[in-house]
Amino acid sequence: MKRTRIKICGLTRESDLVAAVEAGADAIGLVFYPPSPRYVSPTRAAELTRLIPPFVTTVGLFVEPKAGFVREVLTQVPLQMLQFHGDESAAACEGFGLPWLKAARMRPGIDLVKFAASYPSAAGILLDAFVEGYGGGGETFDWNLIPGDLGRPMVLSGGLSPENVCDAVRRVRPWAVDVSSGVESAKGIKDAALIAAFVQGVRNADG
Ligand SMILES: O=C(O)c1ccccc1N[C@@H]1O[C@H](COP(=O)(O)O)[C@@H](O)[C@H]1O
Repeated sequence: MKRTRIKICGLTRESDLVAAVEAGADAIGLVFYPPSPRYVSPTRAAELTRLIPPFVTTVGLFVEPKAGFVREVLTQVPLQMLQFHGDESAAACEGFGLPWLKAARMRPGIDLVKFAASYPSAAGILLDAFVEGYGGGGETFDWNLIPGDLGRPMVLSGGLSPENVCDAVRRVRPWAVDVSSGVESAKGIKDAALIAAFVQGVRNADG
């Protein structure tokens, strides 16, 4: 039985972090994109990461950052993985000494195999709906756009929620799922019961 990995993204409060870890999240996402309502400063992120236990991966999300900003964050926050969610080139994502995920903004016509091939050193490809503001929009995309095999671990995101995640995992069989809006009561404010229900939905699909 495969265990689909779960990332809960956009945490801003200690209580939400504890809820995600207790529910069984494999990874926690911290958003370093200032326009996002889920943005956390490096200082705040460093405080939050003190609550993350061993074997739970801390992922830093960036959108077309200046390299200097990523480096500044890394001096303060013990990130273990980076997630690039804009239109960054592969070269812009490399060189920070950490594995990274590249987000593909899914819309009709995208050649995902070609997209993945243009990021050969990405540890995985994350699929999200094409939304204004780059991500965290709570919108799903047409899962039929996903080809059978990307030759890389694939992370499914975009509008996942406790209601649809079981169906999504059964249909797409991703390596991992990533959620933000679907486990929130307001932007940047997570709901412990929704997080627990989301994790349960994934486990139900895993069988
Ligand atoms: O969470 C954000 O605010 C965010 C901002 C900019 C880029 C990406 C962002 N979040 C990521 O978006 C996807 C989908 O989120 P949702 O579940 O549909 O709300 C997810 O990978 C988040 O990590």
